[in-house]
Amino acid sequence: MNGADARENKGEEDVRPWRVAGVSYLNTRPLVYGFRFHPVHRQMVLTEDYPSRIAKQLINDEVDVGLIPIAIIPELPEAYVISNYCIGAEGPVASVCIFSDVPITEIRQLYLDYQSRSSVRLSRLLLERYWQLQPEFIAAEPGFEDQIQGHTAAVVIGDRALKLRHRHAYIYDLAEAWIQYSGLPFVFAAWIANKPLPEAFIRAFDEATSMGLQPGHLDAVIAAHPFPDFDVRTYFTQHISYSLTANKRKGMLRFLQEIHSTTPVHFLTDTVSV
Ligand SMILES: C=C(O[C@@H]1C=C(C(=O)O)C=C[C@H]1O)C(=O)O
Repeated sequence: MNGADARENKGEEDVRPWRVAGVSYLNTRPLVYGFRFHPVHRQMVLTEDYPSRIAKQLINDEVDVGLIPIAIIPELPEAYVISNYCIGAEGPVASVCIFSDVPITEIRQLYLDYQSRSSVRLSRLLLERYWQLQPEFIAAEPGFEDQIQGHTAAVVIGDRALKLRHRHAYIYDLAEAWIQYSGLPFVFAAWIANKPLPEAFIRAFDEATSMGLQPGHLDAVIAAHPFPDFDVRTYFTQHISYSLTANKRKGMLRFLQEIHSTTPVHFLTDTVSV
């Protein structure tokens, strides 16, 4: 690089590799697909884990941005949403459910998935305000899915939930219940940073997260991720709803109000204080 280039670059935005955390579930494949092709990958390092872990990483500033459960927004001083794509639902989501052998009114104990933050908060809220029931909530540990029997049920999310769908007599879909309760879609996770990031990076990041959702690319994502327990195309196109539309923002803000969040949320175009 010659002297003139160095001077020019000095005035440019920070291009250090940003630490990005994705969710290690099937539903995230379309959102991370573009990182392989888009030049933004040179400005970032991607790691993947389950949602409650990446939530902790963002709170502890071990990552700069992640596909973060929105229920942890109250634990951040500020939240910066840097993509118009999210993990949301406008109807039954299929992969966030209460699995039970008895009707919901007969559940006495409910295991809450240790991998989740949004869905466990949502299930507590809906049991109290929508179903008006008071089961005992139990913080689950790995392997808890095997404890579902009799009056003991469980909230399970992600790929493990898709695999459980034929094993229990009753399935209560939490996105569907939220929509019944609020009249609004639900957002489980969004790409949230804990600090302001350079505008050029955000623009590129938003573009990259949209790539896997384009029809030709979506076919490639589906072909690359066979999943015997559930039809992947149906899951990506009819259950998960990826676009962070105005109505999803409404649903997100309604949920944040219900959990008493006071954290300002900066969207790509404006800032909202709940
Ligand atoms: C719809 C889902 O959304 C997930 C649910 C989350 C949560 O409950 O905290 C977080 C991230 C999302 O990936 C799912 O994984 O099944």
